Amino acid sequence: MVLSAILLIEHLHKKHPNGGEAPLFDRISAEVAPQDRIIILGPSGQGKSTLLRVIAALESKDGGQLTLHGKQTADWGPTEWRKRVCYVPQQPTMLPATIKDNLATVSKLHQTTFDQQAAESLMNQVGLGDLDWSQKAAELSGGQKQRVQLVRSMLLKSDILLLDEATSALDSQSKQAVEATLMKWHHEQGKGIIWVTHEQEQARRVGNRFWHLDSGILAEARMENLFQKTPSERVEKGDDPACQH
Ligand SMILES: Nc1ncnc2c1ncn2[C@@H]1O[C@H](COP(=O)(O)OP(=O)(O)OP(=O)(O)O)[C@@H](O)[C@H]1O
Repeated sequence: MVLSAILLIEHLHKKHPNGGEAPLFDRISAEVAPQDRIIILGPSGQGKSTLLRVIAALESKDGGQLTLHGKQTADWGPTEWRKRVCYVPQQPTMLPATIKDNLATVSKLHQTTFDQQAAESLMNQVGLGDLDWSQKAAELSGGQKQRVQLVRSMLLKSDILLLDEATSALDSQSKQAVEATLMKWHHEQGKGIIWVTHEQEQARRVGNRFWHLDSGILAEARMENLFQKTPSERVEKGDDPACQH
């Protein structure tokens, strides 16, 4: 049992969308706490994105249940659930409107006041401090859209943020700025993050728990078992077999 878990995933089952006998995930169970920054790793096509989308109630499940703060998905209702469990897709979706409209839309949707100061601070932190908010969002580059989408999601202050390769369009400087912003947000807000990434270095930098999804099975893994040390790390630690005489 994870201390102070807020999200329970119990026996979650999903048939393979392409048919066949083997399910995409097979009655998987896990718990998520606010202090968690969980990295989901696993081979391509094993259902990592689908798992995030099912957890976000954007896709149906074929069995099992999801419970947030002791209440199941149906008891929250889909709108409230998606506000509290926010999915950030790899391909950013912008409203056909200005950057400001895109940032403020979350508050409109959830009938809360738009926190302009928080939005400005987050935009600065992700390296978009110079953008003119009256500009059309459609005119932004892929990497800028990805960062606006992330800021919009952080403003929602959901209980769990689900990131689906959410920095894939960013250069390494922007990526590290976004990672730092997300880590700060996580520590200040005390909100959990579940993050699908194929980048080992990113996983090492941001994760404190690791899930491996393969052949329908979700397994908790230790970082040292998931990642091979790089040759330079082995040499630094003096445990490179090539150096042992
Ligand atoms: N809308 C869909 N229609 C049919 N099949 C789908 C659909 N979405 C996903 N799939 C299939 O479901 C499986 C899991 O896809 P998913 O995108 O969840 O995997 P993934 O582990 O996130 O992959 P990747 O690491 O390549 O992003 C794949 O075989 C994929 O082809």
